[in-house]
Amino acid sequence: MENNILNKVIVALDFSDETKALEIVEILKDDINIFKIGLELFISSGPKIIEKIRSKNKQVFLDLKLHDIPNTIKKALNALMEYDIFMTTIHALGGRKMLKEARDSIIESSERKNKKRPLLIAVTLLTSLSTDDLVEIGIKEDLEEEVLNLAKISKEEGIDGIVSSPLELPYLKKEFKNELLLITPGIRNGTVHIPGDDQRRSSSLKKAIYQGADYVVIGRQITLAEDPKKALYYLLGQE
Ligand SMILES: O=C(O)c1cc(=O)[nH]c(=O)n1[C@@H]1O[C@H](COP(=O)(O)O)[C@@H](O)[C@H]1O
Repeated sequence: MENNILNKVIVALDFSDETKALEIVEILKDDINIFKIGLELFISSGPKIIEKIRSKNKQVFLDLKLHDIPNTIKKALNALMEYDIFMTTIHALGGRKMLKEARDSIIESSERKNKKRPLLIAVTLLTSLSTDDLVEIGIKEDLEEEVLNLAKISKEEGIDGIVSSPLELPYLKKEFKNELLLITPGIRNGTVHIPGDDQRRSSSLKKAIYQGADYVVIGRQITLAEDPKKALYYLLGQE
């Protein structure tokens, strides 16, 4: 059971110091298979960090959350196919045409380069946004409706999966069954103090798994802990 859950855990290496990031990979390498490189680490270390993590026989989720006009996204994803990554992200709010270009670009380049393509994942509404934040930026739709709508457009355009908060899992699972991979960050248990915590729509690891997450992304609850392995196993044991 524990192993089944561990296979679904992605650890976010949100550091500007690559030594620190690689230290976490080393500590957790027997437990975790996928590590996430986000904007902070990618901008600080550059693409070479991908191979450094892959050389430890680990898979990379390159989370750049691309959001731009369709042509720019197409070219960026074509360039991204140079890297050997397991999964990458774009924003669903970029709209249908952008999602389509993203998907077409990644498939075309993988065929042209005869190379396995990464899973293409669309972020719906960031887990740091509360209902009030969403209303302020003009998303007046019911949050549930909005996430479902973004997920539906993503699926129609052939996107492999979506990122949402764990709170949205029950209705996403009901609607999409196994047709979309469901990925949820925003995992919290309150044991590690996170200064100025910015997550607003969160839940525990087990709850997210029971409610149908295919993958969960966990960062600071583990990476800021004095003993990251202990923190991971604590999360695994908690309801
Ligand atoms: O795409 C993501 O991974 C993502 C989407 C989202 O809506 N919210 C979110 O927190 N994330 C990422 O998930 C990780 C969460 O980190 P912690 O809040 O430290 O657990 C960060 O690396 C975020 O960039």
